[in-house]
Amino acid sequence: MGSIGGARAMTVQELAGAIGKPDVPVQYVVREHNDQQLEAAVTAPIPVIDFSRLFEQDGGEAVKLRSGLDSWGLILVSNHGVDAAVMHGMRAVSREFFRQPLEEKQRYTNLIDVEQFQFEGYGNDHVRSPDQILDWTDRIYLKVEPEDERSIALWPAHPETFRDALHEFTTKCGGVKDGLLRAMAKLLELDDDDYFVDQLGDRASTHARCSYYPECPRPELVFGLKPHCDGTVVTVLMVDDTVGGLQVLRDGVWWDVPVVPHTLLVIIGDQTQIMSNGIFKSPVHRVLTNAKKERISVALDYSVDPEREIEPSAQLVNEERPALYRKVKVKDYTAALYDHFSKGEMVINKIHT
Ligand SMILES: O=C(O)CCC(=O)C(=O)O
Ligand SMILES: [Fe+2]
Repeated sequence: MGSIGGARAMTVQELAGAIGKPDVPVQYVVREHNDQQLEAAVTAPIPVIDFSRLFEQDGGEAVKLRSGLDSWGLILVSNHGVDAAVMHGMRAVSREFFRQPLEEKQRYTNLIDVEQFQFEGYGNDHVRSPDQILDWTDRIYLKVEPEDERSIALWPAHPETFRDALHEFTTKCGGVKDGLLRAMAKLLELDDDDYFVDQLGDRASTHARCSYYPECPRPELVFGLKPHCDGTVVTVLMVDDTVGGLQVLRDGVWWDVPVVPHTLLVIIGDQTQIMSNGIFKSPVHRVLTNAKKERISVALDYSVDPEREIEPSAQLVNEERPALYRKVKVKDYTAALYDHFSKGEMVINKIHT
């Protein structure tokens, strides 16, 4: 919903609802759509990790975790301790938020004075150039942690339970994130199981992203979300419980990520790729659009304190495996990532040693 030079651009939701469903505007059309393998993807056999058994002595779930991360860079997690009611509540308030009239949603706009972009709020990507390809999605993006940095004025007051639902969902998902990061440090045989958790720092940032992908009249021409890697430590994602669309790239082939009820999807982000010296890799993924059904997802982006620097763990660097990445300040990395994303590029390659 960004704009360049003046009038407010329409939201994707407005475009989808336009009478007669015209063709999608040209800014949304992906140019090289021929090689995108938009049909006939096979469902990826992504392992489902039983979180409640992750630390059992037999190590069975940890082995599965390792294999899932090595093969896909993402895993599904069951028995994660986030109650069905909490997940349902979060999905419901996201859905209700987007169902409201535009004027209500605009109260939380991410555009100041129509043009100036801020990351938090309701809207879409920062439009940096007139030839940027836009994604078929509207979203609300909010900083949730550190708690004293919440911009509560941008947290929807309607539906009335939105704020509580988001607070509760984030609090519960934090336990899943910490448990997985500990299991991952164990898999790498780091001296300290809390290595990744400690790297996050006391001022680690967590952002929530509720994305709404309306039906799209031309799904073969448009991405819900263009291919990208997450710039996080990990992303905890609650996908739509009925509508698929998320795909992951492996060896040049796109695979459908399955919808498995009651699970959470955990995606490795670039910050973990850097800290693990490339042992855990952040997967390239994208979202396809759909002509018949709208889709909702809620993502929690877990990131190291933006003021801190990250680099490969000294324990994972040796003569055979020199440091693959140089030290970077997290906020500089994130800024570069957004810049590259708008051009459809990945940033991790730019900090190779
Ligand atoms: O909507 C989805 O399923 C995926 C969203 C995603 O990849 C992201 O927000 O980074
Ligand atoms: Fe993503």
